[in-house]
Amino acid sequence: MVIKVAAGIICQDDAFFIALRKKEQHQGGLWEFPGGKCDDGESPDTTLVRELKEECGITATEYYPFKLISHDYGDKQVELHFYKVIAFEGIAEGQEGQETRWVTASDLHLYAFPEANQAIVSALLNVD
Ligand SMILES: Nc1nc2c([nH]c(=O)n2[C@@H]2O[C@H](COP(=O)(O)OP(=O)(O)OP(=O)(O)O)[C@@H](O)[C@H]2O)c(=O)[nH]1
Ligand SMILES: [Mg+2]
Repeated sequence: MVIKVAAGIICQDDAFFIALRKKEQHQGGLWEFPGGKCDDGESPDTTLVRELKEECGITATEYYPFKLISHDYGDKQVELHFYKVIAFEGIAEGQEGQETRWVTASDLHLYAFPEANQAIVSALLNVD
């Protein structure tokens, strides 16, 4: 079964907001763009807004689909709907005790991301 996920590339000034996945999570110990699984029948847009509120405490107000990535981790197959979030209300802060950072595109390579994110990291380096 393919797990549908929505994740937000939250942009502010020249930086992106990333969070460290907890050890016990799938792909734990790696950095991520905050987000999570779509509930049954939930659209990725709705999931995005809900998850960013739950995990980062912000209300996304302007966002658009950036890339759709399907990836097979062997233990899990995911369909990742990555969005760029270009406006939001509130201050982005980890709501679940997770470590977070604002990182510029050129510094993203210093952080280890899940395999499915490599195409995103490359794209962010080539796009302003
Ligand atoms: N949020 C997020 N998930 C990602 C990214 N890249 C990636 O492969 N994933 C995978 O997508 C899946 C969804 O993630 P999640 O663990 O955030 O889901 P969730 O917030 O609903 O978590 P929960 O199951 O603890 O309630 C995981 O299998 C995770 O490994 C990413 O950049 N952000
Ligand atoms: Mg999550």
